[in-house]
Amino acid sequence: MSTEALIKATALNRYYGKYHAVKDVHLTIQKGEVLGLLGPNGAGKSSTMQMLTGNLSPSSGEIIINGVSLIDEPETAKSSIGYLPEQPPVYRDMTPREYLAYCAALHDVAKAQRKAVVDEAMDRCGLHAVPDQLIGNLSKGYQQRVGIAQAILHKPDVVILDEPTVGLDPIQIRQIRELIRELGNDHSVILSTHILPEVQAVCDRVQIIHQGQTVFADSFSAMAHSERASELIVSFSQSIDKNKLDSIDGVASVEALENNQFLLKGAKNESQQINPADIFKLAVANNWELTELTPKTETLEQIFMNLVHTDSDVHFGSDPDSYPVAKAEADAVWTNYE
Ligand SMILES: Nc1ncnc2c1ncn2[C@@H]1O[C@H](COP(=O)(O)OP(=O)(O)OP(=O)(O)O)[C@@H](O)[C@H]1O
Repeated sequence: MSTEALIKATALNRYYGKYHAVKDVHLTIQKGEVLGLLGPNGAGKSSTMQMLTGNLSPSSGEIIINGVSLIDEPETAKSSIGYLPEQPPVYRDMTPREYLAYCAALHDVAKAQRKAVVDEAMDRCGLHAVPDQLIGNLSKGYQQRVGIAQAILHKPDVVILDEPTVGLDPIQIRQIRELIRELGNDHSVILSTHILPEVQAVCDRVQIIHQGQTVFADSFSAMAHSERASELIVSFSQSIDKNKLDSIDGVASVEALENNQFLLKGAKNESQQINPADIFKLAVANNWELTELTPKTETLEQIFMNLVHTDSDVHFGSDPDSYPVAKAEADAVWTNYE
């Protein structure tokens, strides 16, 4: 099986004047992956996506799409990509059917196939209720669906969606996320967002961008694991000498909790993380009865904050999946939406 990446971007840089907005970003996406590009506003997500889609030229770096250089053969490379920019590129005075037929023509879909292609895209994006209404009269959620339909119309290998749920209400957000998850069955997807639960809900892998740089790129399980190892909770059946815990290799701080329980924080440097075996050894050497040794469970938002060190506008608490909207109610709203 070929493991060649569908997109391989190497050492991407982008300057706006003297401002270095994207700094040495590397990014790959494999077949069948949904990758979340996560970062606060201004992190460089849109600039990165515009470069990946050939809408913005990199100041330096290389982008290979399906084995084709985007710089050398832009037309061929771009044919493998569907793109929904942050502002959906829809014409408000056209209907979804007219607009998508126009997009199909732009994508060089043969005239005889356009109707079938448009019908399929409308069907996949749930536009069957509004095919002949003016786009300008549709809700923002439906307009976003039209934007996504134009991105998948020509059956690209990779669909790139820039902040696809911004400005939508909670029910629309949930529906668009569901649609993106479905797209992941047939396309590789790169999704940019500043909403943490969005990547958790939709993506297999996350790449966190902060101040133009990648600060983390891995699967969620690896992300959780890498940080959990740096904090441990330990408890003893009797009072112990806290200073001895302090002296364990890799321990940056020790916080006394309650009932002889302590929180040990490791140094940020991974090579200096706390080795649980050292705690066992210390307990045995001092004849302390160790009753608990647990990695401290951090939420993904704490992990993100540790990586990005910002009290920025990344949204943590507005996950519509956690809203108490009964499914029947949501379905009713969905049905009656337009
Ligand atoms: N055309 C431009 N000229 C000058 N600066 C720009 C331009 N486009 C973006 N920037 C700056 O580059 C940085 C990265 O912007 P970008 O839009 O890529 O970030 P982002 O992560 O997508 O943020 P947002 O979520 O707000 O769109 C920001 O500081 C932005 O102000």
